[in-house]
Formats: sequence, structure tokens, C-alpha cells
Amino acid sequence: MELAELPFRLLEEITEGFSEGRLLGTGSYGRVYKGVHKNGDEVAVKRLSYDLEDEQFKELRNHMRLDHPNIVRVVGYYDETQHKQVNYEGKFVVAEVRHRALCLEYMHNGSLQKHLSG
Ligand SMILES: Nc1ncnc2c1ncn2[C@@H]1O[C@H](COP(=O)(O)OP(=O)(O)OP(=O)(O)O)[C@@H](O)[C@H]1O
Repeated sequence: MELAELPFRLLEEITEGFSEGRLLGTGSYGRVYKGVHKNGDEVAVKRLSYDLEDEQFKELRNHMRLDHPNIVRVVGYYDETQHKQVNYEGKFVVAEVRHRALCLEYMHNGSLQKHLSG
């Protein structure tokens, strides 16, 4: 089954613009926010701050898709490269800004780590 590619606007909307109030925690890949869809569905949005290689991102997505009762399911993902003009040492250069996020099943008792440590 292919994972759904989600629009950034949707992730922004369900996390109230990635607000502090929606922050669930921070892991080694970045911050995790609670997302609440209009229909009441709850998800965890893991915004990746760490710059992963394409292969690593694919692996992470695949790894997280494993359907096992103790492993959260990935519902969708977001992956976009923006091109921004920035001033670098007095010259305008085009910088690539990568935005990536994973949308996970929301665990009411926190992450796997919390389950394991009780
Ligand atoms: N699916 C989820 N549902 C609810 N809360 C979550 C979910 N995933 C993560 N969290 C929350 O976000 C925090 C950070 O989670 P994350 O998975 O990024 O890192 P971690 O498991 O703490 O560590 P690491 O990234 O090193 O594995 C967790 O401690 C948890 O509170």
C-alpha cells in the first residue's frame, strides 16, 4: 500500500501552525506535534529537522510502516524542497530548503519508549 503524500497546508492546519501548545515532545529526528483533523481524528506529526539522505528517509518511512501492535503506523508523509533566494556573503544565492514530516497514528499513552519504560 502506498503512503499518502499530504499537503503542508493540511499539516499546518491540524497542528494549529505547529504551535507550542500542540508540541508532544522532541525526539532525535525533530519535534512531534499533535494534529487534530476536522473530523476529530488525532495524529502525531513528526517534523524532521535533521537532514536525511533520500534513502534514509525512505528507510525510515518503510521501517515505521511495519504493522505491529507495538509500532506506531505511519499514516502519511510530507516531502517538499523549496528554493529560496538568500543573501550569502553579499551575494544572492538560491538555497534549497527541505521540509519533511511523517504523520503517525496518535498514541494516547505516548511513544513506544514510554510504553516500554512504563
Ligand atoms: N505516535 C505518537 N503519538 C503520541 N505521541 C508521540 C508519538 N510519537 C512521538 N510522540 C511524542 O513525542 C516525543 C518524541 O517522540 P520521538 O518518537 O520523536 O522520539 P523518541 O521516541 O522520544 O526518541 P527517538 O527519536 O530517539 O527514538 C515522545 O516522547 C512522545 O511523547
